Amino acid sequence: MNQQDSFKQSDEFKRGMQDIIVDTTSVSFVDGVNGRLFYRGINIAELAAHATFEETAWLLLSGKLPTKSKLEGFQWGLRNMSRTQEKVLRIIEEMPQHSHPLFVLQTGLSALACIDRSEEYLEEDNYIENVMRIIAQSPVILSAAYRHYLGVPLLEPRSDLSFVENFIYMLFGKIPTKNQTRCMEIALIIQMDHGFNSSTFTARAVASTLTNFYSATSAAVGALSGSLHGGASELVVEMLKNAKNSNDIEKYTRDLLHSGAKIMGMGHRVYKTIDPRAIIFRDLLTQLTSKDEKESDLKLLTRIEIEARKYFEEKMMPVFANVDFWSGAVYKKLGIHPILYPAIFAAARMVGWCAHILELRQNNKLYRPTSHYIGEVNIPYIPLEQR
Ligand SMILES: CC(=O)SCCNC(=O)CCNC(=O)[C@H](O)C(C)(C)COP(=O)(O)OP(=O)(O)OC[C@H]1O[C@@H](n2cnc3c(N)ncnc32)[C@H](O)[C@@H]1OP(=O)(O)O
Ligand SMILES: O=C([O-])CC(=O)C(=O)O
Repeated sequence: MNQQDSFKQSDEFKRGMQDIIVDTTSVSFVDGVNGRLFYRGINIAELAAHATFEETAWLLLSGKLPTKSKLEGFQWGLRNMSRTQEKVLRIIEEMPQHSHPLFVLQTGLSALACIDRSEEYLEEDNYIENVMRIIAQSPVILSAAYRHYLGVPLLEPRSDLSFVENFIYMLFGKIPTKNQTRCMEIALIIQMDHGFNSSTFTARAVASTLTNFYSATSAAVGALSGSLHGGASELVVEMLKNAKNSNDIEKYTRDLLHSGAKIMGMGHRVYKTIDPRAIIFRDLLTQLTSKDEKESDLKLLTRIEIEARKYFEEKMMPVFANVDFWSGAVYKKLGIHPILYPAIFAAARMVGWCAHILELRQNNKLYRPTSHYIGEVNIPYIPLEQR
């Protein structure tokens, strides 16, 4: 009997780790049945309505909303740590012009790991400093990557702007309006954390070896970049363009589904109802869309969603819009280039990754699952000349 037969007879396993509990967490809770998301117990709808980026980040990192003095200290720390790193900028400038900002971010984080003195990572007291540096440097690297992509000069952050204002300023070279800032702030808040999603699991798995925070977060950025995860929003806008060109949105949607392709921005491992972040993004898009706009993205995406839901209902499949379905259309309204959609996601999720690494550091256990070996054993080595 080979290993495959013995496994078929006796064992069970879950591909893609579906429904497997690998650890505990109190960072965030994804309620997939009722379509709710909580950060440290607070519903994200409340945070999106009232909180700032810095307040929400502190909540996730420390477990509690900050007092006024804690908040001011954190804002000061983030500003202080956002100063551009000449060596990192030089590396970015040497990269091919069309490099994707997410891959540049991975490189930038690795570069920071080399630039910072390695002993500092392992000092207990420096964890929060490490984390602030990573969160502060990410938008700086992403904006530098974007401006390099455009072939325009890179910009330094300004000390008189908030985290979100600075991010927009460094990308576009203009101080944003209050409305633009608040839209971006809400987008960043609602994408900060999401249970044990693939990139967070990656961050925790890598951090569990006790490597530094830069290695764990750069690995997480890699996981986020895939089309089944953070890369979907960019593809939704592509799908929307093709749907528009087809002149029949409903037929386009049906044909896509019948061909076996996936509708980007729909479906979720945990939510078996609409993703609460999709509702917030749709509301933002509604606010940004004029009622007189004829073929608005809001209207077209709604038609795709309705047609796709008809299909999924017929098949009794719980596939609904996820966070990526509406986010791209919101960014498009703000004049943001599609290549930046997953980059914005990464800048937000950096907070969640760091919160999870900090949590794991409190009670670390090496992540090392096992697998069912389905190959053979004891195959003799055949010398090259006899093969
Ligand atoms: C920030 C985020 O990461 S949110 C997710 C972003 N990704 C996307 O939007 C990409 C499109 N969606 C998907 O590919 C999936 O829904 C995922 C990857 C998000 C979830 O994947 P899983 O939990 O592994 O579910 P899986 O892909 O097996 O889907 C279950 C069934 O629903 C179908 N399905 C799921 N999503 C979709 C979709 N968007 N379009 C069409 N069919 C879908 C699958 O084909 C599968 O059908 P089958 O059982 O007949 O084979
Ligand atoms: O939880 C997931 O699997 C994916 C997701 O929505 C996220 O990471 O925000």
